[in-house]
Amino acid sequence: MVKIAVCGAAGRMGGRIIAAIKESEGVELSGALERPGHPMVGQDAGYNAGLGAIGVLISDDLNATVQGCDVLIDFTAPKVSLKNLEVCALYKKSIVIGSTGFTPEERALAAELAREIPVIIAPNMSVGVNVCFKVLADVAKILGEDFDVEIVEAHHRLKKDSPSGTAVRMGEVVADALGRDYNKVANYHREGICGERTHDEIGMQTVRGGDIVGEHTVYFIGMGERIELTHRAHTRDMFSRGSVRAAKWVVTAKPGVWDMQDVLGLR
Ligand SMILES: NC(=O)C1=CN([C@@H]2O[C@H](COP(=O)(O)OP(=O)(O)OC[C@H]3O[C@@H](n4cnc5c(N)ncnc54)[C@H](OP(=O)(O)O)[C@@H]3O)[C@@H](O)[C@H]2O)C=CC1
Ligand SMILES: O=C(O)C1=N[C@H](C(=O)O)C[C@H](O)C1
Repeated sequence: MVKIAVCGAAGRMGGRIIAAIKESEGVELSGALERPGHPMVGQDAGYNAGLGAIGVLISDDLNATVQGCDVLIDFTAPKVSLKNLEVCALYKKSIVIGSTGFTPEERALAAELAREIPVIIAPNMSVGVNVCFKVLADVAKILGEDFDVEIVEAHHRLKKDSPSGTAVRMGEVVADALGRDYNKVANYHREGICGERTHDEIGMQTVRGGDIVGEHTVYFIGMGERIELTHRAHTRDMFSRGSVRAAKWVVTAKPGVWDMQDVLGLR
């Protein structure tokens, strides 16, 4: 039985992950974490999952919760995830990180902290998006230089980071396939007389509103035709099931940073 603790247990994803753990075989919920001072600390973790009481109370004790698990699933925010990664490394536990919005410096720090424990960091845990990552590289290579690439993503009004981690990864995949440096060619902003589109740029556009779970479209726009590759998430449940699948995988993995391409055998 793999013992899983969930950080961000009172959040939108935290509740769905707890529900996914309860419906999965071979895993059990060993702990649930929130930040000190959160109003749900001390309450049963099952309530946010819509399960009623399940006998696991939400704690704010990071060290004790990590010590009591085999793997921590963390869907919070980059700075919180880095702290959690540090504590998991201290106690030699695995961690699955779904948080998005990491800076390049934070990603490098995560890789350093992951030298002694297996870590999964993935901006999107769904099978569909991960298949998109794989085919995007092929589509970009086949279409080559004659097609302009633009990426548009849409999420709920409460999302804090922009563009989404998934959109950034899509941009990175396309840029790599075309031999470009994503950090140099990503264009996040067009306003006023901003000039003609440059050949290499990848436009990154963001929509925020209401309860959109998550939508991503990559446009390959040529002269006289275009391809649009779209993924639409209908619920958060495939992210949460993906994170439980990742937790089962990572407890037997070698130290280092892995992602869902590894878990799903897509690499
Ligand atoms: N990889 C993937 O497949 C997916 C990734 N995500 C990403 O997951 C992250 C969370 O998303 P979502 O669930 O919607 O966000 P929420 O804001 O609903 O949940 C985050 C939770 O983490 C809590 N939190 C903040 N600080 C700490 C701390 N120090 N210790 C423990 N808990 C803490 C928050 O508390 P408080 O509200 O008080 O700050 C909140 O309850 C985002 O980065 C999002 O982009 C989302 C969906 C899928
Ligand atoms: O914050 C969200 O909700 C989501 N975030 C992830 C991202 O930033 O890519 C994944 C998913 O689209 C939902």
